Amino acid sequence: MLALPSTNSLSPLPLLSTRQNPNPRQASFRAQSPLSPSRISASCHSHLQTERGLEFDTGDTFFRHESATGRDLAVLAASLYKKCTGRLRVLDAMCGCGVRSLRYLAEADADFVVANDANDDYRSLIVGNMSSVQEKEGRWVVESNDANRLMTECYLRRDFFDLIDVDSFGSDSTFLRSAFSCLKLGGLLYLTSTDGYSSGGHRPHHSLAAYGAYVRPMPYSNEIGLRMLIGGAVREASVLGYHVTPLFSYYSYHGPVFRVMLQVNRGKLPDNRYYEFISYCSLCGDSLSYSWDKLSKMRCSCSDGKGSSSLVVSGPLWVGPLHCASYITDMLRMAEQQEWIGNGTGSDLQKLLLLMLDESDLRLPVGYIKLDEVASRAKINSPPLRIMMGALQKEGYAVSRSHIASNAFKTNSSMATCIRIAKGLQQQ
Ligand SMILES: C[S@@+](CC[C@H](N)C(=O)[O-])C[C@H]1O[C@@H](n2cnc3c(N)ncnc32)[C@H](O)[C@@H]1O
Repeated sequence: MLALPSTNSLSPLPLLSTRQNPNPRQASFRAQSPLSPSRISASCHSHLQTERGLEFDTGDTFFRHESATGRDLAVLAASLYKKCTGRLRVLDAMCGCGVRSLRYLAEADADFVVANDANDDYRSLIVGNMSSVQEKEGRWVVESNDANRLMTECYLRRDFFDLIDVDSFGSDSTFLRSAFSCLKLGGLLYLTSTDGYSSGGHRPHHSLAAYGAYVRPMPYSNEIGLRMLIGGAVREASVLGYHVTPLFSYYSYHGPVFRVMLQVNRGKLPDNRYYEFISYCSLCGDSLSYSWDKLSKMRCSCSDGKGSSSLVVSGPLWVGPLHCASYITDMLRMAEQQEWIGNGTGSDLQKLLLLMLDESDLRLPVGYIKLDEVASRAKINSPPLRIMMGALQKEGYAVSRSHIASNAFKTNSSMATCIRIAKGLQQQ
């Protein structure tokens, strides 16, 4: 079940301490977004789309049909939140054509939605799309503002939200501080990043600046991308005296796109072990996580204490669970209630949620192992994934597929064990 926000859940997450004067003149706004309004072209063509039975026009806005799954997941999480708390005020900070706003209103039964996009030319298109939900008239408003400015202004007039959706191009990091400032305690923050270069370890100084993590190339870099996104939010939240809990994390190769739904609460991170460094040993293929105080002792056991030159290290990153198992279970139930799954066809959404549930096994460590890596280290052909996983399970190891890579699995066994098992399967 969704962890119900505490009794003071209606209290806001203050950006400034009470002793500070929230003077608008002191508030600093980001001068230019990566796509400032002046650089975005006007919307003038009609492109009708349908998603989950809702019709809307995407005009010339940036719209990806492939992001429908990310929107489904967000609507399910929002519906659950509404069911548990009885309220749902949403700020769709970068709404494009407004499809998410529309869906939060129509499918998650939001009480109120602010649909914002910096491009003023999209306004009439968004209004047209939102107007299709007749009975919800008066429960939404369209804004054409820079997201940081809007969220800071909301904070200043004490206008707080249960869910803030930040669907930015590139990195989300410049919007985090202002998003936290106008989110209710216990509220949800849905973050998106398309920063594949950083998660791939191709620009560690950029990832350090944007997410506070020095990220290097690792075999499971797409999972690192999710952990980097959560880690960045952990860091920013802790500056303000809050912590985040991932409810689900979703990687999609269309983009690629990294999405995380975080629940934000007051206080320190309950478990410091979840914000650490990750090492990958190119010699033996094993990964480990290290706390800050163990950094000087970092070395892989395979190197016989000869040093750490075979280690690639990234961090600090979120090394805790990517999903909350009970939340995913409730999302599955909610999807059944919405009749999106459960008609016996085994929809992609159902498969994804079930995979996420498997990945939530707390025994599973960071990262995934690609079958190709096992095969190349063992100098054999790749064994079938299902057989390999079954063999690991038989030996008592935790194992699951990864929703991120179809030819990979997550396990708490060592690479050496995987190689031994794969070789054994080859001989059968
Ligand atoms: C990835 S698209 C949003 C897509 C939309 N959420 C969807 O699901 O279809 C990003 C949007 O952010 C808008 N944008 C870019 N910078 C912005 C800013 N600083 N403030 C508000 N909107 C911004 C762009 O105009 C663009 O429509």
